[in-house]
Amino acid sequence: MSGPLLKVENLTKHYPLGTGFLKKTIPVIRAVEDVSFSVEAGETFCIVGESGCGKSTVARLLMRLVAPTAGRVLIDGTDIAGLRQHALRAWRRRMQMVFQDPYSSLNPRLTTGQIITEPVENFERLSRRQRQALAADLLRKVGMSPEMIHRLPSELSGGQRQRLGIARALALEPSLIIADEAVSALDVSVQAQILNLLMDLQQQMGIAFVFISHDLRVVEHIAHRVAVMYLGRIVELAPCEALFAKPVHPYTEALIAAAPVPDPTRVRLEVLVEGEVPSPINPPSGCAFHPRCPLAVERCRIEVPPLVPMADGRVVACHVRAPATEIPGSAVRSNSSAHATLRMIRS
Ligand SMILES: Nc1ncnc2c1ncn2[C@@H]1O[C@H](COP(=O)(O)OP(=O)(O)OP(=O)(O)O)[C@@H](O)[C@H]1O
Repeated sequence: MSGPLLKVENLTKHYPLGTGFLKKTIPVIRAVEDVSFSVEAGETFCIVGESGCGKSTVARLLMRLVAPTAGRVLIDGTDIAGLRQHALRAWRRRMQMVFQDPYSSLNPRLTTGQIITEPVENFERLSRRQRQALAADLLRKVGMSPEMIHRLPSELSGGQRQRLGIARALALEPSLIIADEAVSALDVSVQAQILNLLMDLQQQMGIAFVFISHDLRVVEHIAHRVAVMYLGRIVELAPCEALFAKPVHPYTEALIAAAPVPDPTRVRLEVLVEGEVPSPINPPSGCAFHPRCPLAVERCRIEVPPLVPMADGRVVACHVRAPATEIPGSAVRSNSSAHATLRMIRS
């Protein structure tokens, strides 16, 4: 198979505010704006950003739980919007989701065995023996005892419930798992166990992950590539090591510099970068980060910066750090003085 497993092209989602009765224009929430990326088979692609930047909306668009305002999602080169019933069902087998809260996403009245085999039984009839064998096998795969097959979700710990959610996602042998804040609700030590489990499963089964998280330490641990989102747009997309070693976008730099050192006291990103995220209903003109950016120049207030490819394989949307064209007559700061400015602002 050539080409990426998943390709996202110019994906956009605007949520209308109200019905707009007797009004000419309806205000919209610009949740996702012109997002493009691709994911290779067996890759872990992470999306990171502050609360409200559009990460979960991207996940919902990928799963086709909401329809895009514009843009396309292609699996193995096929646009999922054009799929008819039968093909859509086949595609659904290939892409599964693991949710943040394993408790609310599991039916409390079903046993672990029933929860795990339910997705398969939507596609084919299983005998009692097949059902038990499948459930036991999947429980083992996620490090749980097959004896738990008759337990209810309420009889499991948070970590076990998340393992159960993963077992359920694995049941259809997907090529891609979308994990939306899949470890955020867990204790740090349980988080590490679940992340290691996901990486082991990836190695064994070649599964690709789109992993959505606000937690940079988690992302640094598991990602092959990382997309940083700000107010609905990707502002930097880079190989994981390069991103953490040398962030280019001022927003990425601020997030990484402010990320907490390993510590059980988890700190949310939104308190770490100066100022509030502006409203997605009426976002700032030009680069949406400019009101919080110490490096902003006049052009940032006027033009939306395009994603510009850099020599090391990353793309960055910043008029100052990655100008698409020279800024005429402007005093573009060197990287080192720009870094110094960010540090001063944070201290
Ligand atoms: N169904 C909806 N209707 C209207 N607005 C929505 C809807 N879903 C999301 N939004 C808005 O879209 C924006 C992006 O939300 P989204 O949940 O995708 O962000 P997020 O980065 O996942 O945030 P968090 O980390 O807090 O979950 C937010 O302003 C949110 O209020």
